[in-house]
Amino acid sequence: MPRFAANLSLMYNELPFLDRFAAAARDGFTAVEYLFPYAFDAHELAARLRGNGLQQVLFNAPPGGSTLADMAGAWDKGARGTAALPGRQSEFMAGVQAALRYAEVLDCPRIHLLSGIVPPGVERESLKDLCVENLRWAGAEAARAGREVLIEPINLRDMPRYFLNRQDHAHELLDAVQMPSVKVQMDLYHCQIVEGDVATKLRQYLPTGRVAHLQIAGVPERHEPDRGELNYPYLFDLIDALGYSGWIGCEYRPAAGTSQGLGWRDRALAA
Ligand SMILES: O=C(O)C(=O)CO
Repeated sequence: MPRFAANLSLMYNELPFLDRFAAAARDGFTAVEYLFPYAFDAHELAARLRGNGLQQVLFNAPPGGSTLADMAGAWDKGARGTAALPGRQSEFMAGVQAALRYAEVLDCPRIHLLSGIVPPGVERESLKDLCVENLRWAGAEAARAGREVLIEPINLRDMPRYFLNRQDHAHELLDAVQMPSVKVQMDLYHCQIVEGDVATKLRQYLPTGRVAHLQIAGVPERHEPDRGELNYPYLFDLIDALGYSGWIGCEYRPAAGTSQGLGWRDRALAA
């Protein structure tokens, strides 16, 4: 049976952020993920989780910035991570440390590390060694704190020139890093846009034990999973058959109201 986590950055956008916890719980979710906690006090967020019987299963390290205020505002200014970016290592480290402090208070087991936009004139290949070095450092910090850090292939239509786009590239990085605390976040929406053949990719990568989190959305509009070109009921059966027991983050933009669009989930849980 799939375990679905509400993504509070994309879902429940009709409500102020702090009210989305209660809305997700009312709709029957027991777990949440969201992009960034840094604009809020960690204890306030922990109280929202506790008060609504929710667990936090994922959030992102800051996409950039050296102070908490900069980290909180960096995404809206276009920052998309620093794990693979030259000259940004101290910012990367400060971000991982801030994320681990939030993870402690939120009791969150995993953190997504965004790798960044390849600078103009730079070849993607030339950034791999730096990314591996940064992931090894972050993996050691995460392991000390009892957490995992994840990398996620993201499609170039949504994030032009983003460093990491393909599942095989993510697994090549993990081959080089060789640390159990560094894993992959596999978003089937991005995977379909970049690579297709999603069922084959699930069969290839879920048995490796390196995929620590899945995410879903309809393709191409990133609406509910029952809209668009992917056959999610088939994929949910396959994910179950492959023995995946982790969370599936619902990282989609509801087409017409979050609660009204949850029929796909209710059908999946009843199947
Ligand atoms: O855009 C996405 O899919 C993300 O998860 C960004 O963190």
